[in-house]
Amino acid sequence: MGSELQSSAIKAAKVLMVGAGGIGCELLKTLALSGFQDIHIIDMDTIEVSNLNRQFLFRQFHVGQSKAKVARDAVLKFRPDISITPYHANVKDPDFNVDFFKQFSVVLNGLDNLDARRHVNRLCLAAGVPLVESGTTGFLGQVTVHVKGKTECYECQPKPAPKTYPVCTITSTPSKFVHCIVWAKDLLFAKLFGDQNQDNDLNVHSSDASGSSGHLDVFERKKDEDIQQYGRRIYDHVFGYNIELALSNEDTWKNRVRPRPIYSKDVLPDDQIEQNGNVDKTAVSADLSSISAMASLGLKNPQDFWSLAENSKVFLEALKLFFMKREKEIGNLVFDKDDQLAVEFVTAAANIRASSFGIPLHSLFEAKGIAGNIVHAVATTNAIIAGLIVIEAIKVLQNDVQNYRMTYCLEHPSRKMLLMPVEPFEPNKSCYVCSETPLSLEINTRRSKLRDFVEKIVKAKLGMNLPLVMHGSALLYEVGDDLEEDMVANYAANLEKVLAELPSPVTGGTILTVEDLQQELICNINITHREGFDEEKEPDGMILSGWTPAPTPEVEKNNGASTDNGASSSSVSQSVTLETVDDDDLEIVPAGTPNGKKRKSSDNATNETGEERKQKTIDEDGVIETLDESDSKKKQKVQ
Ligand SMILES: Nc1ncnc2c1ncn2[C@@H]1O[C@H](COP(=O)(O)OP(=O)(O)OP(=O)(O)O)[C@@H](O)[C@H]1O
Ligand SMILES: [Zn+2]
Repeated sequence: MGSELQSSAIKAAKVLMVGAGGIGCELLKTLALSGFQDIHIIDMDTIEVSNLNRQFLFRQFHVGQSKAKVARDAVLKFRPDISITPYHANVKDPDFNVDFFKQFSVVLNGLDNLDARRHVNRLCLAAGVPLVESGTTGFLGQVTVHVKGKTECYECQPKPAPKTYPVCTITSTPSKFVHCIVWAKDLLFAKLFGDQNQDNDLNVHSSDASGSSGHLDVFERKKDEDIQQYGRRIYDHVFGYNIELALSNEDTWKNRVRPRPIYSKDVLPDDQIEQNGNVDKTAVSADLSSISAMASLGLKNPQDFWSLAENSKVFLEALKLFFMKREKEIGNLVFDKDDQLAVEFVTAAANIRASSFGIPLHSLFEAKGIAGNIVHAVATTNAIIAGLIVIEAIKVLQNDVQNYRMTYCLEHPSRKMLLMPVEPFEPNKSCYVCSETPLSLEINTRRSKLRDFVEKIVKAKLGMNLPLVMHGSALLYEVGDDLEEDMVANYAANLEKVLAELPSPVTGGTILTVEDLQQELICNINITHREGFDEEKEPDGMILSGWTPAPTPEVEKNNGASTDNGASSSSVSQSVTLETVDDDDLEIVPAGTPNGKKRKSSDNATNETGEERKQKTIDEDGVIETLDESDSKKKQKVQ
């Protein structure tokens, strides 16, 4: 039990929790039981069945209701005397502005994505409110403290982009099951059921073989085409014809195993067509999630390995069910790991492709994990992390700077410790978020449009939500509800212009200022004109750099980057490992010290210098992997 001072700090505190999921439920309970009396919760989600195994404030009958509200009601049952204010909303909504954040003593994050984390970081910096940030992935997790001017901000270290693969590996030369999953999910599924206006690399590799359909898109279902025939046509096209086409390029296969074209008639002779499921066209299905190819084929166990024939049946059946039962959604579907039929289709398609390329097949359960980027959540890790968040929050409330700790929860930690506390770093002086360091951008100013710059740099890389772009005093782009019509038209026209042809031309040597009014973040970008970019390695056609140190080859090597993830699009993401999850292994490199001395662990930590900063990589769930540049050879494999 803490001192009186501590309990009065707790009682006086007004706390904002962002996220009421796995960590959030634990956190709210622990805050309430620790004596916190004024808690606000933002969560944009409603409760799903899959949350119930670990988000213990929720019950079956809550499914579909707001997480923030149900969490509040559940905790008020055992702590009716405290005040809990729920917001069923996105933390990025403009209502949650700097003034809103200013009312809180501390902000506690229990989020699951980088985008929202970065946004909250910026608002906390702008409002001058301390942030305790957290993340878990399976047995791993961490809690970090971010106090403006005292510790690094959440963005002082670069964050990796989600893992990407070279396009040609996915479209032509898969060598791992994950490549087949990416193909099935991001290309085939997107092509058949998603937005037709989106670029899709399948087009490039799918010129129509038959010639009979003229210039008709080969993936389109022809008018009155029988659904069975359509399914088989798609099957033969992607697993048969496209593979034959790829095989005709001899050079590709000089040093690779040649794939085998697969045609549906070879796997499923015609007489099996009728056995391929039995869809009752007239049945009214109230619940879309119950539409399942597995169910109609009598396949029960998601952990079973299906044969090529079974995968082929699931493929055809799932495709048929989409067209017969979910036709309205076709054209708008985005792969979702909680969409049973989508997972079945993607599993089957990935397995057929894997079979063609001699890659071992996987069960639906495994495929779903890979497709949804799922590491199964561990409730205990969430509970440990929530406890640590509260411990750090209490220190923050007491301004106990000396004792702030970043704490890492490791599965098989070195020296038999479960938790590894380390002293927080000082702010990175060249962080564009918490300092005023300008960034640099190499871009073809005569080819790239303002739209490319806004989408790929300002929104995607800098994470701005409501951006404004200025060249000197000339406003080139702005968003907002209160703009005059002619301004909106002007900005829309600017978006389509190449940089060098804007009303205030942007060329090599220009300094652009970008600002987010909601995040109160402003930064300058020095523009350098560059003619050519490598399409494979620099697909964005622009390279942003500035606040991250360039990677040393040794760091890259020792970070355990898999060899196939080099397709990052900027020096920012190239300077960190994209992700080190290689199928199922996760390599963790614990903090070491120069000369073998233990450094950042809290018991004998010394002050951090700029050169000694650790390289860290952080995945979407916020789990940080650490690596000392100076001692990158110590590593530990965590299974
Ligand atoms: N921008 C945001 N605004 C508000 N809440 C958010 C935002 N982004 C994420 N969240 C919330 O953060 C929580 C994260 O919880 P968690 O990691 O347990 O994910 P989950 O969606 O509940 O579970 P899972 O992804 O494992 O199915 C979710 O409840 C989600 O709604
Ligand atoms: Zn920073």
